[in-house]
Formats: sequence, structure tokens, C-alpha cells
Amino acid sequence: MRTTGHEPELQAACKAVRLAAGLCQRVQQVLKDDEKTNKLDASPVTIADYGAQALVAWSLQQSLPQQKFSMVAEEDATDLRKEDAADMVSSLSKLVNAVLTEQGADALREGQILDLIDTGSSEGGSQDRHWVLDPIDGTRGFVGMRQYAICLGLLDAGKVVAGVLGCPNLPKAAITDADGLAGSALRSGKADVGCLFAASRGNGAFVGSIAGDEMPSTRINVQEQYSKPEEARFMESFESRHSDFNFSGRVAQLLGVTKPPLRLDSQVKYGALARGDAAIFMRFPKKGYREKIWDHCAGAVIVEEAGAIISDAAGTPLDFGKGRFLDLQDGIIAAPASIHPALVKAVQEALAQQE
Ligand SMILES: Nc1ncnc2c1ncn2[C@@H]1O[C@H](COP(=O)(O)O)[C@@H](OP(=O)(O)O)[C@H]1O
Ligand SMILES: [Mg+2]
Ligand SMILES: [Mg+2]
Ligand SMILES: [Mg+2]
Repeated sequence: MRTTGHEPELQAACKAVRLAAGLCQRVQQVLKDDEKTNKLDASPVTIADYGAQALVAWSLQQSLPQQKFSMVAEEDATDLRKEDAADMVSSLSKLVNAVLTEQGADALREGQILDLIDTGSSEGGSQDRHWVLDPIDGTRGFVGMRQYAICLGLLDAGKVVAGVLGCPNLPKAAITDADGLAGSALRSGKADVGCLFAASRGNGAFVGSIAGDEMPSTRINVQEQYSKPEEARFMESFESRHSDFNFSGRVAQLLGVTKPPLRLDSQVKYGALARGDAAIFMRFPKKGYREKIWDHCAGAVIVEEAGAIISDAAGTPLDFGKGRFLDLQDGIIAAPASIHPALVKAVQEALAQQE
């Protein structure tokens, strides 16, 4: 990987994401029902989400002690500070400390772990630097033994300047039609899995193994050619409650795409797009749903550095500098620069047909 203006941050981010991924992998092996809870919005959260967030906060501060630390992250410790959460906090503490002591680091007290989780309460915005973390994106995929990702981006003055995606269950080889929907390669347990994607602004996107400690060094690019739409594939959520599959189907039809969609949980989709497994990404949540910056920040810089354009359904670039939410119109789409204009046009046509 070339030396970049954000090399120390990218290295620190890879290290932090790998540490968190190690914790997630431990938990996925032994996930028990009583370690899943539901947040107010009925989305699940596990001790792995909390543990991964604590470890990333800890690791970034260890790696970059000179830098002011600000983080916008999905989870907070409010529920863990309630009396009935004592057992969960105790499991969380054991888990986090098992990973830390394995690294030769000192164990942390429960209160310190909760405080680390709460460092993710920054509002972000268009000034200064902020880390943006989704400790487990695709928690439903994580619980269901499918795909999930640890997603860490860096905002500088409202722009994403670096991003890392840890994808412990993503096959290292491109997902092919033969793998079927939802990356079922994972379920077989046979595929060689575990990818780490990294990109910094202006320096390209790279992939490597999530194991070990080398920086990702294989340069990746999106599928540039779109001469035959019938050969193109699109990706969308595994969860139908997260995106309108009927609508994406109509857009695909307008584009002349005939292959069935590849449905994967989490920002793994952005990594897969960046390395050319599929050509198009579409996400159309229900009206009124507000997207959060941590669900797209790291993935956005990775797909852009691999040659894609990511935007809302109107073709407007995503603005990560407005706080914890993204203000956007009608969903998120991404595709190689050569395809993106046709994609915007098809989405607009499909929207017009709906009216
Ligand atoms: N009703 C909804 N519509 C759209 N997205 C939703 C949603 N409910 C939850 N999500 C978001 O969808 C993310 C997963 O994306 P995907 O659908 O690509 O797997 C979740 O991230 P977490 O799993 O980090 O909570 C969550 O933020
Ligand atoms: Mg969540
Ligand atoms: Mg998420
Ligand atoms: Mg999450």
C-alpha cells in the first residue's frame, strides 16, 4: 500500500477492526439467546456489538495517543448501566478482557468498559475529525450466522477520508452465481473466509486477509464494463424489512438486469462491490426511515476509491457531515462510474411509475 496522508490512521483502524473481529468470531461460535437483547427500535444488539465497540475505542486511543479522540458510534452503554444488566456486563467484561489479555494488555474494570462504549456519543458534523463506527453492522446476519462487518470510517471536516471494513465471514474468492443467495458459502463452513478492506481518499482501495497483521495490499476495482446488462448482478440487503425488494426488482428490470439479486447482510456488500463481485448496490428503506452515518461511512470511501459512485436515489452525493444521520432522498445506490447515470435514470423512472 502506498504511503498516504492518512497512513497512521488507516493502520490504527485496521488494528482496531481486527481486534474487534477477533471478539466477534469468538462470540459467534457460542452465541446464546440470553445474550441477545432488543433496543427500542426492535433491532437486536449482542454483547459482541458492545464488546467490539469498547475494543475499537480502546485500540484507537492506544495507537494514536497524541490525537484528540472523537467517535460517532452506534451503541451506547445506557442499557448496560441498568440494574438488571449486571449479568450481561459481567459476560461482556470477561469477553473483552479475554481479548485484551491475549494481546498482553491489562484487563479493564467493568466501569472502564462501559465508559469506552460511551466514547461513541459524538455528534460528528462538518468540523474536526471524528471516527465513525458500526461495531457490528448486520447484527441480524451475525446472529443468523450469515454476513456481518465491523465498519470504521474517519471523517475530516465532514468528508470521509479513510475507511476499513472487517468482514470475518466473507469468502476470499469472489462470490459467484454458484454460491447462491446470501453468501451461503459461509453456511457450508468450507469456504476460505475473512476479508479486510481498507481505503484512504485518493489512494485507492485494497483488500487483504482479516487474519494476521499485514495491511491490505491487493488493489481492488469495481467492474468497469457494463456492455451486457443481462450479465450484471445487483446486491441488496438480506433482510426484506430493510429495503423494498419489489422496487429494486423494477429498477433492475428497467436496466435490463435479469440475474437474481445477491442478498447479503451489512456493508459486506460495499466490499463485494468494490472488488467486482457484483456491479450494482441498491437500498430502498421504508418511507420515514433515517439512515445513520455508521451504516455507510466506511463502505462509501472503499467503493469510491475502487471506482464506484455512491449517492442517494436522486444521484446526490451522501453528506456525512450533518451529524449522526444522513439526510437523503429515497434510498442509496452505488455502481461503477460507467453505470451510475443509467442507474439513477432507472430509479427515477421506477419512482415516476409509482406515482
Ligand atoms: N427498517 C429498516 N430499514 C432500513 N435499514 C434498517 C432498518 N432497521 C435497521 N436498519 C439498518 O440496517 C442495517 C443493516 O444493513 P443491511 O440491511 O444492509 O444488512 C442495520 O445495521 P445494524 O445491524 O448495525 O444495526 C440497521 O442500522
Ligand atoms: Mg444495530
Ligand atoms: Mg449497521
Ligand atoms: Mg451495528
